Amino acid sequence: MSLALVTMSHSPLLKYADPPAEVADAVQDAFGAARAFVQEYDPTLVVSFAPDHYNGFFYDLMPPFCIGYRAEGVGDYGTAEGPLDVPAERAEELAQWVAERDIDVAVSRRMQIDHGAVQPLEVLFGTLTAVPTIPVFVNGVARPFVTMRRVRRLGEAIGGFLTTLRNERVLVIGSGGLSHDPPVPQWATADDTVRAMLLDGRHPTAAAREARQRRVIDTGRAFAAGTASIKDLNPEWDRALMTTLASGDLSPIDAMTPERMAEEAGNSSHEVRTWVAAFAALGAAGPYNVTYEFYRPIREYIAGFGVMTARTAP
Ligand SMILES: O=C(O)/C=C/c1cccc(O)c1O
Ligand SMILES: [Fe+2]
Repeated sequence: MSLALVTMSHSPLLKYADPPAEVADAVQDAFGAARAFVQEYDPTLVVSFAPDHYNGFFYDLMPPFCIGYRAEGVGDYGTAEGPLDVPAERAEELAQWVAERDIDVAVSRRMQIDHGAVQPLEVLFGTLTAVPTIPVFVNGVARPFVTMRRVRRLGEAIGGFLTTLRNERVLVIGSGGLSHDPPVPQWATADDTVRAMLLDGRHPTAAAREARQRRVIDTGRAFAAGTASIKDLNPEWDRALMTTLASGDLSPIDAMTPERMAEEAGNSSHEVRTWVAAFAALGAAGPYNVTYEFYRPIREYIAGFGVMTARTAP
């Protein structure tokens, strides 16, 4: 049983920033390469590992992982709103399988997903319903963070389940990262108003959403101009991680700690957990080959921007 993988950075600023044309074109070319890979593979099922940015998951109940039995996009940053086509019975079987492998996952029959999960689906398929999709939330912004070993083991467990689906062509997606430090609020440094949003900010008013997004858009502009106070991108860190993921031996990733990740690659570098889970899932089907790699540090998008595609080796 073979599997295929696409991992990609996301950025809500894709539609709101104006990098040099050569940079924007290079990103669109990378998306085109990933799209061509997916079209050729023609998946019948997608498992999408993605973080959330306090649009669907809040501190009133923040799990490290959650499998969605139903899900809908919230429409932040102009991304698609509305339901995914989630094969609920498959998702339930997956959650049971993972639980039996000693990984504790939350489940949701009403998952709300934001640009982190929606953007790759839009880039690869154009819509949220083109291919049945099981969304898997992997916390990448809200402390505390489980160990990277745990993330790898989640991916391995999910990949083990996927290898049993003889009649499916499964694509796993990992969305997020790489090094980046956008102004996503944190509990420790938030004031009371922001803490109220972090606690339970579901269904914000249009004005509240606009204010949040404006802050990120303005930070992206300042970052590109060299005047923002956020942590810089770290291309060496990004490239080293991509090399490890491509190697097929993910064990060095177990040693990564949240503290060092934040220090070296910014507070949202924890989103690379989705890439680790996706590669671990792919590896559960046996050795794999990376078929495409793209990387650029892009300040206008506040992202060490990477795209990788890979497939189980023939
Ligand atoms: O506004 C947010 O919540 C997130 C912004 C952001 C910016 C750049 C890269 C990312 O991965 C983000 O989630
Ligand atoms: Fe993000």
